[in-house]
Amino acid sequence: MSDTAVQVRGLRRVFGERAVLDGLDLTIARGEFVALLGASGSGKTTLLRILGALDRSDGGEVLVPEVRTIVFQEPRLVPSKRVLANTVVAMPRGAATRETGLRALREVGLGSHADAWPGTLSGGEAQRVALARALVRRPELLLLDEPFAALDALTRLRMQDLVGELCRRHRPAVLLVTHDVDEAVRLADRVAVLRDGRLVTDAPVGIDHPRDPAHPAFAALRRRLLGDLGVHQEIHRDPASPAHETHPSAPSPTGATLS
Ligand SMILES: Nc1ncnc2c1ncn2[C@@H]1O[C@H](COP(=O)(O)OP(=O)(O)OP(=O)(O)O)[C@@H](O)[C@H]1O
Repeated sequence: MSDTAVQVRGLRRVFGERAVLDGLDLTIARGEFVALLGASGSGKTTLLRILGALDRSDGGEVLVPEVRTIVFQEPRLVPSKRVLANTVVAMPRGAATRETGLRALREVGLGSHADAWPGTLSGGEAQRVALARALVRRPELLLLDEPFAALDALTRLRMQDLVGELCRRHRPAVLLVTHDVDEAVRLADRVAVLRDGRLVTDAPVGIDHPRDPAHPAFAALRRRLLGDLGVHQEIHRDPASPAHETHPSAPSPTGATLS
């Protein structure tokens, strides 16, 4: 069996006159967690959608495993199905048992919500159901498109911990699209930056978990990534003096965020 989960070579995607992806190369090993940063409109979601077979390419080569699942920014639950039924909704008939769904719900801390309706869940709970629905199929590739972006700061940190823990346990290959530099460095084995249709950075993180944003290696990688993203101003991170913030876009509570 190959060690490679995803192999992309020379990928092109053109909208109108603009080649949003233009000769992009990306390899993700089995079990590897890659975070993808890039300015708004740089093509991150386009790449993710192509890997998830939700969009086509206009050239190049894309090799992905068969079992791949996606978590979007919004949970996209079926309102007329209870939580348990939502969790197993995409599974093959025979595999969609109550026990399989319950196990996945317990993993995301929602074992007691199996019979609840989606409309009664908080945003964080609904997103955890979406995560359970994605993981229950035991994907070889998990595609995460800004899955924490709509959550409040505390819920976001908890979700990041949960996703990190579950991915380390189940070891799917992961591509996480995010605007949050700290989120990328906290979670990923490698962080890539997309600019002008290609990956201009592919940086291994190499810091033990749990990762402390105050760790010098964390701070150094944050600086490098912000530089690669074209953000050159120093960020003052002292929460007691927000007036010192000089970053052009406000950082998220978990770190520096691009807009
Ligand atoms: N179906 C489409 N038709 C035309 N243009 C599109 C289509 N999908 C995406 N685009 C354009 O491609 C560019 C890249 O979009 P994409 O959503 O991939 O960027 P992104 O990096 O994910 O942005 P953001 O961080 O703001 O979500 C944008 O300019 C977008 O308008």
